[in-house]
Amino acid sequence: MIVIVACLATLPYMSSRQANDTLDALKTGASKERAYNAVLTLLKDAETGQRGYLLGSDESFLEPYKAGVGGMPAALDELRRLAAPEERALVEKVAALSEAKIAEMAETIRLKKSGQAQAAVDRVASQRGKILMDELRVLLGRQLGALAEHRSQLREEITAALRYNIALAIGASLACLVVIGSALYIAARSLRERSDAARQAQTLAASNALLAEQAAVRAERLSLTAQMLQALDSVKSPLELGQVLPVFLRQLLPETSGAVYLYRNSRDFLEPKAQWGMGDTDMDLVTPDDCWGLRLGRTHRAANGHDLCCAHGHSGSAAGVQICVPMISQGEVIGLMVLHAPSQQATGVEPELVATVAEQLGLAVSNVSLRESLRQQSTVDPLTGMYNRRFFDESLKRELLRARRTRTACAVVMVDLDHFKRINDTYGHEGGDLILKAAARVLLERVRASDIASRYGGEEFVLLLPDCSADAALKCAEQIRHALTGLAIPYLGQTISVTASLGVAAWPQHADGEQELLKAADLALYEAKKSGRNRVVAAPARSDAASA
Ligand SMILES: Nc1nc2c(ncn2[C@@H]2O[C@H](COP(=O)(O)OP(=O)(O)OP(=O)(O)O)[C@@H](O)[C@H]2O)c(=O)[nH]1
Repeated sequence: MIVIVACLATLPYMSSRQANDTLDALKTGASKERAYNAVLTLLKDAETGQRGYLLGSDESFLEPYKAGVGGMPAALDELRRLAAPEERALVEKVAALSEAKIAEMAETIRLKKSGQAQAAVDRVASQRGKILMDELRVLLGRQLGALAEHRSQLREEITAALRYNIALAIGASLACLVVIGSALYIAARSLRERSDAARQAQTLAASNALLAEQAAVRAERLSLTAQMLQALDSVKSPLELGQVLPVFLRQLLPETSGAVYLYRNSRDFLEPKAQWGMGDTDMDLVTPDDCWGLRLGRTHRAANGHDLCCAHGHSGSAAGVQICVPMISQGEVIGLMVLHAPSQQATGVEPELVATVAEQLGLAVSNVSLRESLRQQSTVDPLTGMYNRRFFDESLKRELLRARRTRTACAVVMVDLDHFKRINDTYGHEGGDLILKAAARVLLERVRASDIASRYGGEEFVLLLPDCSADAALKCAEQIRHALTGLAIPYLGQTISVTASLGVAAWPQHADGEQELLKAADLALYEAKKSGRNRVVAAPARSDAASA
């Protein structure tokens, strides 16, 4: 583009240089004309002075002659200086003729001055001077004519060149304007495109940053959800939910407080199982009718004081929002998640997030309940609600290890209802079951929370009493025997009563390992049966007894 503009700008300059050359030629031509005219004029002046002197004899008439002759050398030099090489011969001819003319005039003046006036007149009359002058006139006239013609040609040329130059200058200027305009347009468009591209890049960078931020938040939430689900997988009972859930829900739903409620088995109430962000506030039970979320069967959001608010109340600020999300598992509503937040825009109440958390919680909580019921089935005797034999055996191993480690005593009490076959035979299996359940209640009531009371099989029970000496176990067994004896179970208009025989053995007095301990208690029980039933018998001391 710059090259094009430079070329266009050069065109008028080149053209004007041509015009200048023509102008110079014109000037030189004019100088030559002046020089030829000067030679002619000087000769004419000299001739006029010569004639005046010859006619009048007054020396003052010679002034023009002298001036003409005196100016000639300079005029001829000027002609020589201006002459082009091809003109030099002509100039020398003019100079020779001029000098001959001047010499002729000088001769006539000399003759006159020397008193030979007639000779001078005769010499003039001979027309030698006139011939020279005529020749000079013809020569100079021809040259001046040629110069005039050349001058007129040059004038035409220079006029045409000037017109061309003006047109060229205008054209080049217009072309330059077009080129520069185009360049400016292209530059402006490119600048606009670049600034548009920069703006787009900026917008793209901003939206990328936002997406990255959102992705990081999502990843963080996913990781927290995964950690929560992993922790919930290890939760053993619904009770533990209260410890695990707040830890994660506080982070997952950061600007909220809330609680998780689960249906009781009776499904008449929902009990609070976990809460976060509420301090130590005691949570009330919720009835299904109290909650619009449960009644509508979907998430219910209510701006406090404006929308349809639930009767189970809220603990958020007056300007806040309460969200009730039913927790569903396998098509059944198993609980309720209630959230409180300062506003609808608070972090942690995004509908998608709340729905996901409630959905995951529903599944996890239902898994916890399932595991709890499986665990119960595998560890609890369904008739009496006592631990079963397997759970007892595992507990015995664990407690004996602990007793050895802490060097504390550990006792086992075998309980066998007396003549139970007879009870069954008399009152039927149902009557027998009633007695089994009543006996179980007695046992459960008489032992500490840390003790394990289990149904060992049939009408036989076994108690594991950690940190309990043989004497203390004997006392406990005696109280149990007494309480069992006092049982009077009404059944079909009759009253069923029962007695029991109990065998007591303790570590380390009576046995070393768990099997020996059980065997010792069993033998003591056998001894109790053998010696008349309804009594407590302690195992005999080990022959190799070690002290605890
Ligand atoms: N109703 C009922 N009876 C059971 C259950 N398990 C075992 N029994 C009965 O308990 C009785 C146990 O009888 P036995 O082992 O002969 O002992 P006992 O009749 O109690 O006699 P002693 O132990 O010697 O005093 C059997 O009749 C069993 O059928 C149960 O779950 N329910």
